[in-house]
Amino acid sequence: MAKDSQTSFVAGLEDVVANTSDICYVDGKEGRLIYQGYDIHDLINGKATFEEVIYLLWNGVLPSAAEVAKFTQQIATQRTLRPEVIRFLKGVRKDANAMEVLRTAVSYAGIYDEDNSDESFEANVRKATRLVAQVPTVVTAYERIRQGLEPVEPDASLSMAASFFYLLRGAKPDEFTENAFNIALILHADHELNASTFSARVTAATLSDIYSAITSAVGTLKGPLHGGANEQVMKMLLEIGSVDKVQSYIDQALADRKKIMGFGHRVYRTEDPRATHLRHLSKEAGERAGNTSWYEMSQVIERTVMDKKGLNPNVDFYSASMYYSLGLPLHLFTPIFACSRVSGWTAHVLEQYRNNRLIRPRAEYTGATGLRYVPISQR
Ligand SMILES: CC(=O)SCCNC(=O)CCNC(=O)[C@H](O)C(C)(C)COP(=O)(O)OP(=O)(O)OC[C@H]1O[C@@H](n2cnc3c(N)ncnc32)[C@H](O)[C@@H]1OP(=O)(O)O
Ligand SMILES: O=C([O-])CC(=O)C(=O)O
Repeated sequence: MAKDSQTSFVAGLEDVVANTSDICYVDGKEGRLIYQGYDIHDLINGKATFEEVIYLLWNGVLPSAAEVAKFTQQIATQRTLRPEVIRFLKGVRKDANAMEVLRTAVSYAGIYDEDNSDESFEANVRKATRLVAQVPTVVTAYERIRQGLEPVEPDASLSMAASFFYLLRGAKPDEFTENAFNIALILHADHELNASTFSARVTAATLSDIYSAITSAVGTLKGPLHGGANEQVMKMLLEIGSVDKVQSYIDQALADRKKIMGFGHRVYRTEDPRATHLRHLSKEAGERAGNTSWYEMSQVIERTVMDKKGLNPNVDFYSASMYYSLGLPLHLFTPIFACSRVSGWTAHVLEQYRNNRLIRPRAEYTGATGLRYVPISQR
């Protein structure tokens, strides 16, 4: 068959440049992560809020004090879910996968969004604001409904980090928890053309609506090779159970050619810069909870996987033990990732709409050629 494609196939699109973007730069060689020109270490050491980072991702500049105050309020006042979405959450089976519920709730919320039929850029910014505001409300409301509790009425005076715990538990978190969670939200906010962001951009590039794009992204984040890895990491820690069992567990898993969740990365060839912060937070959260065993096991796993495979931990490794030490249930780990990444997804979707071209790559055909149809009676 004649080849009409100029380029050759690259498995998993590794290192293929699929679009330009101003939002995020991942330096895989040096292990640096840059949001709109700002190194994440600088944002965290400078004590940025997650709201400030969302503003930065969407607008390309850091907000002034007045701008961030206004933006924070715009998000905070959009947290309440529409009654249709609450009814959906109350009606869905109580043992559903939290990511599947989130995926369907995002899709459902889009149908009822007051700007549903308005595809102007301004309307898309309003929809993006509702998405970043309401994804955490969906996650926490479903968790409470599952437990037989009523969802908590949002409190617009709280930061996004504090609000998550308030909506989940009906009580404000302590200062350490709020700060640690704020950092985790910043660290997970964006990561260039990771699989879920790529999904969102592909959907947006057909000029489909922003809710469809974010629904695609949630479905993509769920997989254990992507955002779903953080839940798998905690399952592994619980299965291993104690530090003395780590070595034999990892040896056996590698002998069985199993992947160790939370290790390896398509782009980083060095330490994932997010893991540096999450490692510290995991230790501190463990100390505060009076149980550092998850952190200690994680340390031994890290050394063993480095020795045996030369692989570094990624963002999903230490976030698992950190969240667990903050008392968060493991089935919420990946939805929590979505609560942060929805900021990056929406930034990319808005960027795609600003300068759109359909995303449609080619496949290298490896199937049969020249076959003749055989009537069914002769097969
Ligand atoms: C937010 C995020 O998405 S971060 C990533 C979260 N995912 C995980 O933590 C899951 C575990 N990690 C992985 O599966 C991979 O490292 C990925 C998916 C992150 C990257 O995948 P790829 O770039 O396609 O690398 P690939 O899977 O081809 O691995 C290359 C080699 O390293 C090995 N390898 C990669 N990651 C791991 C791992 N976690 N454990 C053991 N071996 C691994 C592979 O087995 C392969 O070895 P081989 O060449 O001997 O067959
Ligand atoms: O960039 C990737 O491929 C995966 C990742 O680390 C992320 O999405 O945060």
